[in-house]
Amino acid sequence: MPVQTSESKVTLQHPKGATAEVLLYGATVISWKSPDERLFLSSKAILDGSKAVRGGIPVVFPCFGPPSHPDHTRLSQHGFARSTLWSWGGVTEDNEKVVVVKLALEPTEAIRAVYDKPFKLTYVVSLFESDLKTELHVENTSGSSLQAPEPFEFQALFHTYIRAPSKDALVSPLTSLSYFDKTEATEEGRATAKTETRSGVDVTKFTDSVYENAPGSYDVKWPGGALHISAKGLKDVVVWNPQAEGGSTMGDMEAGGWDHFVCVEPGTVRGFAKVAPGETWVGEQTLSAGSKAAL
Ligand SMILES: O=P(O)(O)OC[C@H]1O[C@@H](O)[C@H](O)[C@@H](O)[C@@H]1O
Repeated sequence: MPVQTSESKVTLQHPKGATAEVLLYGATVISWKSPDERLFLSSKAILDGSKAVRGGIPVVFPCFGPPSHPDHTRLSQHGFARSTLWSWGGVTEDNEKVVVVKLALEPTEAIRAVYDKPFKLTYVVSLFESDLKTELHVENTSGSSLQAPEPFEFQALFHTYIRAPSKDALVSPLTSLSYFDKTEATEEGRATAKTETRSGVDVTKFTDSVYENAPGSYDVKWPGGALHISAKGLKDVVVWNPQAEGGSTMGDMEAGGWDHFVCVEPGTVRGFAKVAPGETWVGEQTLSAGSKAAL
């Protein structure tokens, strides 16, 4: 069976051996094997739907970090998409090349209590022999039925925890890009753009950097391993690793977990994306473990 579903999880199996697991909670991809595990999932991650998952690929929508948009004031950090149960949308493709599944999220009562924008989210996960593609579709459903047409603004990001030794991993190419360093101690420091001068960005110290207008094609390399990430519709990228400084304060992070991942997070998070009534915005990332991930 290429796709198996349970009450809480969807498991995809590619005919050539790759697998992926997606929780309905948060539409969180928690495992991708091609052929080895490529994502980091904390052994202390909570998977019962009571807290956003520490690892895999949490989906950040409609705000990144603490809310900064007037429409988002009642939301918590990174929004509700990663901490809401999505519904199963079925298998849309299943052949020698790819296995594709779909999940959906429409406003629930709990969401409406904190966010009143008329949206429908669709999450499409495609498992290829050595690639994993995730697509987020944000539809503005206003203008249909009883809701008056109105555009809305949002942020979106794939919070991808790539399994890699953080003491050796380098992310590139980010040279010459402007970035905002969220580890700076002051508000002014965090709001002042820096320019990246490194040809490979390491995460050997606490790192929380938001790169703007990034190229949408990234390599993560370490001795003996590599992964390629390509992004479409997502103009920014965040590089994050809390190291012991931040990681040891997180209840759901295993001890030393920060040694085993680097988060490279394509998103639209500096400013906002806008979607007009009846229109759909799409952001996608493809993780490649095959030939694109040249060592
Ligand atoms: O602990 P959370 O809510 O999953 O967030 C983890 C990190 O996510 C990153 O994307 C942010 O840039 C960091 O500032 C944040 O600490």
